Amino acid sequence: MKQFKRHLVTSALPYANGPVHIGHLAGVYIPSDIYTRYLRLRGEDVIHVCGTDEHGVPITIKAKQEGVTPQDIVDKYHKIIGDSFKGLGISFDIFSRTTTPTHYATASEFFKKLHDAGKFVEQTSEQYYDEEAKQFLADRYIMGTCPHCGNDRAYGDQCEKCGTSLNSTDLIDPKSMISGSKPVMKETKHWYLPLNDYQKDLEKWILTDHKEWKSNVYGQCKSWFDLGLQPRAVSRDLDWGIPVPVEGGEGKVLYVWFDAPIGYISATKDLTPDWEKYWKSEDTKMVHFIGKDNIVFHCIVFPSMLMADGSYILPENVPANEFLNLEGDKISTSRNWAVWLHEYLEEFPGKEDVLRYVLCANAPETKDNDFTWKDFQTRNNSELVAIFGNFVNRALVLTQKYFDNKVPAAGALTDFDRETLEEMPKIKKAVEDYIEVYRFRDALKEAMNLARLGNKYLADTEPWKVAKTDMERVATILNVALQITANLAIVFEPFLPFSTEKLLKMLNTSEFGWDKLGNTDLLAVGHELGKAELLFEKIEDSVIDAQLKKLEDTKLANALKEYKAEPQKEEAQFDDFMKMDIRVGTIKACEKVAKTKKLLKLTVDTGIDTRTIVSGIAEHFEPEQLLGKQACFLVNLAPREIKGITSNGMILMAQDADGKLRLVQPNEAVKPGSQVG
Ligand SMILES: Nc1ncnc2c1ncn2[C@@H]1O[C@H](COP(=O)(O)OP(=O)(O)OP(=O)(O)O)[C@@H](O)[C@H]1O
Ligand SMILES: [Zn+2]
Repeated sequence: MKQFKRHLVTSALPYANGPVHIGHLAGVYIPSDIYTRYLRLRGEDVIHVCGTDEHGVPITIKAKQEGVTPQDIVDKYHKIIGDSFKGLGISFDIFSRTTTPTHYATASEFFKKLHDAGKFVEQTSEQYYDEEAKQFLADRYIMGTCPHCGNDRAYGDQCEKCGTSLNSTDLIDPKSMISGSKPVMKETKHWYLPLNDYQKDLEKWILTDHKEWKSNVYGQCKSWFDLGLQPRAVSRDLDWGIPVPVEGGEGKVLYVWFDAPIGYISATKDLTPDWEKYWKSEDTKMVHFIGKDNIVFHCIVFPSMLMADGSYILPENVPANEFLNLEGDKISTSRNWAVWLHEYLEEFPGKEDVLRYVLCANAPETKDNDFTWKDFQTRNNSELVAIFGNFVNRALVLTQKYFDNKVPAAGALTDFDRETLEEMPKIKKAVEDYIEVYRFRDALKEAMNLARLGNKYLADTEPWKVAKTDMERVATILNVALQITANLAIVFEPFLPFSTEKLLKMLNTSEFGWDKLGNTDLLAVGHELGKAELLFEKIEDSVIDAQLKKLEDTKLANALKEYKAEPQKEEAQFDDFMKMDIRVGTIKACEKVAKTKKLLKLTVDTGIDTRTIVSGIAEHFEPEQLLGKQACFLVNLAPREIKGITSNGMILMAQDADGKLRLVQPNEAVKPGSQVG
């Protein structure tokens, strides 16, 4: 295996048009933070760089919608995103942005160097142009149908449904996002990076030399190669972005996916004057943490740029994750279907690690995964509280009770004691092996196994019972339990930094370092412990219900916003209509049909007779709400047997966009039996 001297970890630059949600965290920032914290604990030379991605069309669209400047938008979200990452303990060494002077200079120079070395192809071509807005339609300014999957909301640069990267001319039935008009073709000049020139080298680098990459990443790259790489435009006709720094570049800017990854380099420059050591030495291990929709940019486009320059290293791995969904639906910023980090931090103070734990335990490492509030509660209550928290609390409280809060001396160890302690180095090795191959879920499971081990040790040795007869044995048991506790403060640090800090305080000690993991003498005999507190707290049903209610409200709001009337039914003849006998009736009695959830039994005065009508509306109305009300009824519908009751007709209802039902009534009371038509 290749030996590295230092590590450069990058996390995908979050796009500054909205706050960060749990999908971003599970996909990118929790894994990258675990990885870097682990390396730091091992004493490795590591830097972790990130920042906000602040160019591109969606930001200009949002600015227009809100009547502010693009700069206002990115300033606002840079702050929200940066603060919330800090709040969750995501430990970047620098959180920069792509509007800094360093970045402008770095990206410009990068472009200019490739340009001057003849690495681009200049090409004049016809591009979509909005005649009403008098503007070329780059990327997300244009929408149409994806030629690959038929999604009719594909953008000019990518179809979010099937993940295919597109050129706007690939779209079927394109439409301008600015004016809604049908765009025309107009000539414009752009610079292209001929990715095809790099295909052979990329193929060798990935397909031959990096067979160990995650199969989702490897597979996506392979299918790109199979399709054959094409030249890709690296400039755009826009006024928000980094100006194209060469002749003929007036009015044009760098394509956002050209400038964004260079943001990793500029962030490193702003972090350390030694930046070249991280970017240009073969003994640096560079790893990009991203979600699956960024694979092509980090495995093909950016590496091609780096190869074209020639002075940079390539990433050693790109452990991209699949996507996290929320309660069964795709997370979406525009539809507000998300758990927002800044809101979570406000609503769950002191519970940063619960979110970190759940998102790691449930990370979409090999396939898309679902976050549910119920699972969040279960993992907190039956894992963090019942296993980890419970064990630590018992060990500390018993020491307080029997040994004046000082670490007691261990006497002779039993076989069971020894077997228990021998598990610790094995767990250390397992956690390391998993982290090295970016399997953070399994690594966390192993860390949790150490807490399980401790919990089981106390359950089996029962020091509270032994205390009645043999205090020397209790001293040994608690010494062992406290050493396990101290080990927990090491193994969980990358995953749960807030809780391990709290735990170290309770143990009245400072950080041990990863190498000490597995040791059985971390706490000296006689060492006085700090104050025992609860490491985790139970989360009640009411808290979860409130979050579910919030999502329910979002769903309703979306349904109302997105409501579209059903298309008209096929043509009917006058006679078809005349066959239906619709009358106004008065509801005389109403009751729930026993043992059913949906059915109401109505007794209706139709003017013709008084009859029974059974209707599936019990989830919408309480019986007393309908009593005495008038409504329209189809009275000549053939009778039907429903749950043993004969129903003679049907009540007419209007269904609102949110699914709620309303009575159809005359605007003033009429005689029962009045005809409707
Ligand atoms: N639901 C998700 N699950 C996993 N990773 C995600 C998810 N959503 C976004 N990511 C990843 O987070 C990183 C930052 O995302 P970015 O800011 O580009 O937002 P995005 O993909 O436009 O998301 P959204 O459309 O929800 O705002 C990217 O690497 C992206 O792949
Ligand atoms: Zn598609």
